Parts: sequence; structure tokens; C-alpha cells
Amino acid sequence: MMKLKKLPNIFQDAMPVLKILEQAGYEAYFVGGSVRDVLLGRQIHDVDIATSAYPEEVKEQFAKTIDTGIKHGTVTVLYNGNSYEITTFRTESGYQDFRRPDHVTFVQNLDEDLKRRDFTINALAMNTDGQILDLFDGLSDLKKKVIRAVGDPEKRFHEDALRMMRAVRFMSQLKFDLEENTQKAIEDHHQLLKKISVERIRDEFVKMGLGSNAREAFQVFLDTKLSEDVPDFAGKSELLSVFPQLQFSPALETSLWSIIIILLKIQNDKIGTFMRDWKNSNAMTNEVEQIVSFFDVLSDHVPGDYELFEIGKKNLLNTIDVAHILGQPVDSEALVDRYLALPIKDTSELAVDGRFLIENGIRPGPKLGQLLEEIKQEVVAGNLENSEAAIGEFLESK
Ligand SMILES: Nc1ccn([C@@H]2O[C@H](COP(=O)(O)OP(=O)(O)OP(=O)(O)O)[C@@H](O)[C@H]2O)c(=O)n1
Ligand SMILES: [Mg+2]
Repeated sequence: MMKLKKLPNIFQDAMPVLKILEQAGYEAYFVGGSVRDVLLGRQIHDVDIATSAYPEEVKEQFAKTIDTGIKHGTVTVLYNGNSYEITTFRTESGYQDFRRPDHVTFVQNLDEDLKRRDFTINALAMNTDGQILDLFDGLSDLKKKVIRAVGDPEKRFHEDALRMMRAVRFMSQLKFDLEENTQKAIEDHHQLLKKISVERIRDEFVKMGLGSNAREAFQVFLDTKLSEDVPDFAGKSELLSVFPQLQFSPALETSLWSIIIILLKIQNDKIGTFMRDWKNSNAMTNEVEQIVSFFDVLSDHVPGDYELFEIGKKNLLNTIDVAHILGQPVDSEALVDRYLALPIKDTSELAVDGRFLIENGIRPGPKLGQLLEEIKQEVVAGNLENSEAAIGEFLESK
């Protein structure tokens, strides 16, 4: 049996929680992503615990707990400033809608619990001695770098269709291949994804798109036809097939969405609809709209100073990133240098405001707004010094 000697701090900190449960006569193990990630030497963000104790029994053992998902057997335990999700061993039965189990059945042993998990590499458990329990050859799949469903892949995907997106997401994040039968089951059942909420699909899609093996995973996302059952991608596989051919893959979520929109040739006035279909936030939508339209500017001409001013530093850099990924030649250094040399970078840096104009005899009204805009443009262009004196003189000349 494989045993880990030196455990990362996050496990060491959680160890007393397992031991408290053991001392009370229950079984307790680390399970899921944290066990997989420690074996891969990857950063661990949280540890999940599985136990034979019922939720009420878990609560008896700890002073501070939160009823996170009592119905599903999950209690959050606050211990020494950390929080842990502790879930009672369970199976899931009666998957009416391919989404969430109709009801959970608690089971007495770990084996039953591990059996209902999605992939062999996610069905490993670790005990308080650092020993790895490996019922489904997850260790060998970790070594071979394959994503393989636990048992019958069709059953696993009928239990939760999101797992098909998780498969390509893990391919991308871990640089793993997809085992043949697992891939075949996705090809046969990709339509089940239609039952899954867009938010959950989006989260997996973004993780796939930003993973280190995004292009290979995206190819499988297209090959298996998963792409036919997500918002606005149906019938677009030819346009999307450029993604796996890109020189680089995106590292920012705004870049990912911008690239997808550019590949799909979505017009500027349709970006909002597309982003809403994917349940993206308004903030994300705004940024992506700006990046895509500035990408059009960059593809069309060398932007003027005022265009650089309007796009702002963050979106300028993000658009350069998008152009770089799409292989669109841009002189990024020159653009950034020109941006940094602008007399002002934001309207708030203008030496005057509306009140100054009124004090200098301009009447409030639309003309005032136009004048202020003109002043801003002249200052940005370097034709007018950004000082009250110079702007005052400019006003007199009007
Ligand atoms: N649809 C799902 C979601 C989760 N799991 C199981 O629950 C564990 C924890 O789920 P989650 O945190 O969503 O995934 P992780 O594998 O931990 O990956 P991440 O690092 O992204 O958290 C998984 O490892 C897997 O054993 C599953 O079987 N089926
Ligand atoms: Mg996890």
C-alpha cells in the first residue's frame, strides 16, 4: 500500500479533525481532489473529508459547525481557523433529471462511497497515516495520466451529466488523456448536458479554457460534440476548431471569452446577448465588449492617442493579449509606450472640471459638456497643457 510520509501543511492542519472523528469511533478519510493533487504535487486549495459518522454525529464532535448541506450529508466544521467540509459516506440513487441525486443514501463503508465518484483519480482516499486507499486503480491512472470513469462511464454520466464537462476540464488542467471508453460514453451521451444549468457548465468551460492543456481539451470538447449542447455553440464547430490551432491559449477569463467571440464572428451588438446566454456577469460582459471592439480597432488601424486614452491601460493590455493569442501582429511595445506617455490617463486627472468652466463664464448646458470633451481631447492629444492657466486661456480664445 502506498503511503505518503511528508504531508503538506493543509493536511497536517486537518489531521486533528480526522483523529477526533476516529477517537469517537467513526471512520474518516481525506477524499477527492486534494488526494489527487497531493499525489500530483499540485497546489491544494481545500481538503474534503468523508466519514462514517452521520451529520448529527459530526456536529456533536465539534464546537463550531455550519449546516452546509445536511440533506446531502455535508457539514462544515470550523476548526483552528480553518473550515472543512465533512460528508457522510453515501451513494446516490434515482437520478431522475441527470442533475442532482433525488435522494442520498448513507452507507456504512468507504468503498460504497468511492464507487459513486466520477473518475478513478478522484476516487482515492487517504487515512490518518497518510496511506492511500486505491480501489479503482486511480494510482495507476495518475501515473498513466488518464481520466477514466469509475466503473461504467455511462452510469457515471447519467448520474451527473456535468461530469462530461469535468472530464475535459481535468484533461486541460492536469494535461491528461481521456480513456477510450470514457470518451466513447461522452460521444454517445453528450445531449445529457442540455439538462445541466448553464452556470455549472460555464464554470467547467472556463476552467477547461484556462487550463494548461486547453487546446487539446478543446479539441476533445469538439470531437465528442459536447460543444453542440452548450449555449450558442451548436453548428459552430468549424469556427471553433481554430481554438485548438492557436499558438497560445488564454490565461485570463476575459481573453478566453473575447477569443471565442472573435472566432464565432459575433457582431459587437450581439456580444451582450452571447455573454448573457452564458450567464456571465455584467462586469465581465462590459470588459469583453471593450476588448473585442478595441481588437477591431487594432486590426483596422494604428489607434490614435484618444483611442488609447479611452480604452485604458487594463483593457489595452488585455486586448494586446488577445491579439497575441490570435496571432494578430501588433506593436505592443509601441502601443504601451504611447499609452504611458499620454498627458492624462483618466478624466479625473484633467486640471479643470465643469465648475471651473462655469466660473469662467460658460453657461451650464450641453455646450458645456461638449467643451469639456473638446478640452479633454486637446489635452490628450498634447495640443493643450493640462493646467488651469492654459485651459483658461483656451476658453478665452473661444
Ligand atoms: N460531479 C461530481 C463532482 C464531484 N465528484 C466527487 O467529489 C469530489 C470533490 O468534488 P469537486 O471539489 O467538485 O472536484 P475536485 O475533484 O475536488 O476538483 P477541484 O480541484 O476542482 O476542486 C471529486 O473529486 C469527486 O470524487 C463526483 O464524483 N462527481
Ligand atoms: Mg475540490
